[in-house]
Amino acid sequence: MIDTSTRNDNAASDRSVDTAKAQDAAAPEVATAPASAPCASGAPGEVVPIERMSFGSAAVGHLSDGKTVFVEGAVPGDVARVELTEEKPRFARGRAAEILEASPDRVAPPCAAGCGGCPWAPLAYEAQLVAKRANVVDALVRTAHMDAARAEALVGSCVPSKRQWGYRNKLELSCGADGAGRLILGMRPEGGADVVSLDACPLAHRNIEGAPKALRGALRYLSGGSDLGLFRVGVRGSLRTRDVEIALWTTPGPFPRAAAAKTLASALKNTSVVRVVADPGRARKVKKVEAISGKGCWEEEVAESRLLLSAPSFAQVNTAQAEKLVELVLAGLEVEAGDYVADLYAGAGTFTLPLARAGAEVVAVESAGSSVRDLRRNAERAGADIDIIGGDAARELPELGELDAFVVDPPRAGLAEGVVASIAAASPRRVAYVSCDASTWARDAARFEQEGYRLIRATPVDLFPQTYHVEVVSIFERSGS
Ligand SMILES: C[S@@+](CC[C@H](N)C(=O)[O-])C[C@H]1O[C@@H](n2cnc3c(N)ncnc32)[C@H](O)[C@@H]1O
Repeated sequence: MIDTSTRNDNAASDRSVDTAKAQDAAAPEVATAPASAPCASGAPGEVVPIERMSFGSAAVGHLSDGKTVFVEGAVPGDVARVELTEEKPRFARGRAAEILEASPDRVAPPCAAGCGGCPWAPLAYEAQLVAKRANVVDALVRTAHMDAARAEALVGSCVPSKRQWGYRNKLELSCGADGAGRLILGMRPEGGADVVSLDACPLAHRNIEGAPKALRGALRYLSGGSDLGLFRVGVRGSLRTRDVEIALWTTPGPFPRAAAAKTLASALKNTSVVRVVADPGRARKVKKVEAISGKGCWEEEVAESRLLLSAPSFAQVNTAQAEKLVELVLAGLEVEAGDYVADLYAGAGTFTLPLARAGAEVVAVESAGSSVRDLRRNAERAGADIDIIGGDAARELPELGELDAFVVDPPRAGLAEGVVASIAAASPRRVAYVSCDASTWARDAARFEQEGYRLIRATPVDLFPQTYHVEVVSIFERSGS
């Protein structure tokens, strides 16, 4: 028996609540008698055999009355004593208070910080890959209403990450205070209010994994008890270029720049320290970025492209797996020299530069100012002649004219209303859709099929081992091509 009572109860995410509702709304009534039972020992809760992982941190089973239950702290194959934390008419949520029979796929995670950053860590890696693929198939069936046999045939195996730990090139640390009011750095568990202090994070590359402890000490010394307006610390570390950047996210106001440069000079063998001035509630609304010491930006090498990235710009956090995304996109589009290709939601150029190297004439659209500037600089350094448009993809798209192919890599919300129709109007031969959210991707896949673009392949790629997140590279082909 494994006592899970010390696990963090806040691990449930807002997103998984939404997903739970969505899954439940789409779930058929359970016809078969479930194998769950009230607890014979008289301990509170029910004995629940765990069936699968959800799209969130929780695993899924059924209560004795047939109701779906989302269980924190369990993995498929476990038999758990589940204490309920929430009951709705059609589903319930709970936590595994005790593991009565451990799954053969249960493993001991190397970190017990309870920060919520690696909710799938108790599940063996091979089983994580299987569960991620199953969730992608499930999204096509439930959200795109695709025939289950077709969905099974279209979705490939999940491409594993070579590094199951130590893969992240970036840590985003929230700032909080301990009981004595001193600065702590750590993670805010999804749905949780308080920051869980960390000394190290085993998901991060070894050159930045000890950053929380190292920077906590340095920043406490720097602040000397005064309020620096610091609300977040970003750390990026590349294994390819050896660049390490510390980004101090602060509210507007005075800041001891010279003292910060001195105090942080050797905190992490860093090559750059910057201050990002922003509002904490709207952290994406960046007011300015000030170089405090070093290069003032961070450089990574991805798929043979050198990418300079400013602290507020999006960057893929698992460099080696990002290269698999690029490979799959290029292979799927079958780009030929001279093809006119649009890269929408282009970021700093992860796909843009390889497309240009493959001989395509590329137009890239990106809305974030810092990414647009980075992309222009990266294109110039690469000697690539790329048409870069700073703006909203949905608004710019109708101006692009006819295209041979598209790459779209939107944020989690997926493609805005009308984008799929505008892409279809440009009549590309193929579209590569890179997604970080299987639900919105499946919604958009159905829209593509309605517009005459057939999904021909979907490959889940694991950029985020130990978590429920999965990227999908999918290829759509114009009917009759
Ligand atoms: C998931 S990231 C992908 C970036 C890039 N393709 C890469 O792999 O590095 C999504 C990007 O879309 C940008 N973005 C978000 N909304 C947008 C919009 N409406 N129009 C254009 N770009 C947008 C973000 O700033 C971000 O750079």
